[in-house]
Amino acid sequence: MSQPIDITLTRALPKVELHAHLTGSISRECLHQIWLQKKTKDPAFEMDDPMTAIPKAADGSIDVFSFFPIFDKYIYALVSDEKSIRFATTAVLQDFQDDGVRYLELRTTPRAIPAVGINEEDYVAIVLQAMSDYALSNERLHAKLILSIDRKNTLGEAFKVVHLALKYRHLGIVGIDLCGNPARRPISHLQAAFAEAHAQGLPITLHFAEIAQTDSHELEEMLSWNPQRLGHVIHVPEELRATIREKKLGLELCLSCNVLTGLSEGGFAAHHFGEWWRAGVPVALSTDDVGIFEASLSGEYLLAARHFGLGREQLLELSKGAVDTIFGGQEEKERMLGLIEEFWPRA
Ligand SMILES: CNc1ncnc2c1ncn2[C@@H]1O[C@H](COP(=O)(O)O)[C@@H](O)[C@H]1O
Repeated sequence: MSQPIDITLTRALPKVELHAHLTGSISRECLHQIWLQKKTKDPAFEMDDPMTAIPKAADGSIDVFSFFPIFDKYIYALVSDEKSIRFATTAVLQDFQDDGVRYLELRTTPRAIPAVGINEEDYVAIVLQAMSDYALSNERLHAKLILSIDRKNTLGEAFKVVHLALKYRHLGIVGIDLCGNPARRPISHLQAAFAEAHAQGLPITLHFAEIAQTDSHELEEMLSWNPQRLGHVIHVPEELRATIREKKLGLELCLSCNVLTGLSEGGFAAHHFGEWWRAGVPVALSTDDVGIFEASLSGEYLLAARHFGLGREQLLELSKGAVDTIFGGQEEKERMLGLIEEFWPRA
């Protein structure tokens, strides 16, 4: 008898996670522990407990306007020194591993914390060190890093991100991302940094069409930056859908994030996953910010199965299609395909 498609099965399925923001992936429990450590050390420490300070996505209390300030006004102020960045990074890796993720491309925006003498390069080095320490005793999860450029960055800041990615490529940096509040425009000034990444052979992924736009100029421009993958891909005009299909760009689709924030309308059954999946474009189901949305990757696979009628064969196809879009190279692809086949040999 075939195994039912339930959370036990989607958790056990070896998965790749390709769109996970480090800071947004820190669980409330982990943030709470950091908060407790700081509060115990300094009773005058004034921040509110993250358990109450961070709104719950499941209550419908997070939308695209209230989402970004959660980082700028709260989490960055709490995870604000080497110890807490290391602690949080390790906990995030552990959470993904526990959820059955076997290959992870975590992404993060290099940030300076002048109050404790941390610059952008120090930040990247701290995250990479935590990842490398974790790998020493956890062979099941292979984790790589993507560095994000925020829409609000200047061109100089964006170049710094690209140069850091190139400098630390040998330690597992596999690509460059464009993230940040999609309402922030324009982004043309960042083009030269992405051109440099492309010229140096650094794969590019872009947050794409998260919100509806009056014209498609920005989206056309982004497609000209030679991305290999696109994230979210919600409000795409028909003529650009054809380009995405033709180029077979890998799509990082985040069901819970989009539905819970109202970025996409009509609930799970109306999510654009269905359309892209039917079009045969490679899709990597992803969590985006599992700490905030509290929706695990195994849960996303289950949602896709339930709302789009995916059976065993389709889940197998979906998992393998995602593997095809990773930035980490052929060896990692073969390892993942081997794990998936081992888990679910073709009948
Ligand atoms: C709706 N989803 C999203 N769209 C766009 N950008 C997002 C995002 N979710 C997270 N970020 C970006 O990732 C940063 C936090 O992680 P890191 O500090 O980089 O690890 C946020 O500040 C935001 O710029």
